[in-house]
Amino acid sequence: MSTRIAFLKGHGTENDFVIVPDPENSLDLPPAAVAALCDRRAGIGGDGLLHVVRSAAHPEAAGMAAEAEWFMDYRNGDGSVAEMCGNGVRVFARYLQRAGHVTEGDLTVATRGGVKSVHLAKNGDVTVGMGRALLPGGEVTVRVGERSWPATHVNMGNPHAVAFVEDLAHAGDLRTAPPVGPDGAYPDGVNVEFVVDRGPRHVALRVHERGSGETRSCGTGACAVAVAAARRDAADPSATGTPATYTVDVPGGTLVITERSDGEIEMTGPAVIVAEGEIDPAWLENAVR
Ligand SMILES: N[C@@H](CCC[C@H](N)C(=O)O)C(=O)O
Repeated sequence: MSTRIAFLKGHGTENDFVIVPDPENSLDLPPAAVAALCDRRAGIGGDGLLHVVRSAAHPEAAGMAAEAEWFMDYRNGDGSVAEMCGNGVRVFARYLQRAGHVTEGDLTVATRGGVKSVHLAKNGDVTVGMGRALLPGGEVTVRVGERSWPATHVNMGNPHAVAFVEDLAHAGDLRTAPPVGPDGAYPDGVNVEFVVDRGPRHVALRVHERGSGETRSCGTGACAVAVAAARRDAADPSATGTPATYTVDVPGGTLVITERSDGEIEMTGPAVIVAEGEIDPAWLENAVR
C-alpha cells in the first residue's frame, strides 16, 4: 500500500464505524488491517468498518449492481465478516449523501443480507427496510454467572439471541461473550441482547455483538428485540394484521422499529459523520505484519 487511504468516522446511536471509501475495490483489507483500524488505542477506533465499494466492482455484490450501485462490505471490529449491520446501513447512506453520490430521499444499498431500501429524511433520521425476521424456534439459554434466561432466536440476516431480563445490570460487564446454550446452537457465533421493559411497546437493551464485544447500539439487534417483544406481547403483526411499533432504547440513543403485517421491518434512527482524514499506509502495512 503506497498511496494514502481516505477514511471517515461515523456513528448511528453510538454504534461507531471506520468508513473506507474504495469505489473500485482496489484496497487489500485483510482481517488484521480491519482489526488494526478499529483498535481504539492503536488505531482509529470503531465497532466495525464500512468498506464502501461499487457493487459492480465486488464479487459478492456484482449480482445486485442493477438494483443498488453501492455495496456495504461490512466487517466487525475483530476483522470478521458479518451478513448485515443495521446501524451500518444508515451511516453508509449518510456517507453516500455527504460524498454527493446520493441526495436526500430514497436509495438502495447492497449488503450481504440483500438489497436494502433506505430513506434519508430532512430531519436527519435515516430509515432502513430491514426485511423480514426469521424465527426458527428451538430453546436457547443465555447465561451470565449464576443467572440464566430463556432466549428467543431471531435471525435478521445475522443471528441474535434475545433474553428478557429483570435488570440490565444482570448482564454484568459483558467483557466476554455470554455463553448461549445448548452447545453448538450457534456454530458461527451469535449477537446477544438483554432486554427490559420501559413501558407499553417501549423496551431498553444492552447487547454483546459477535466480533465487536459490547456496543452502544445494534440495529439488527434492536429489530430482533422488537420482533421477540411483539411475539411475547401477542402483538405479532402477521397474526393480528396490525403493524407493531416498538421504541428501543440502546445505551447510545433510541431506535424506532415497525414490523408491518406482511412481516417487513423498518428501523429509523440518526446517522452522523464526525470526522474524515487519511490513513498512513506505512502504519497500516506495519500493523498487519
Ligand atoms: N452493529 C450491527 C451488527 C453488526 C454485525 C454483528 N456484530 C454480527 O456479527 O452479526 C447492527 O447495527 O446491526
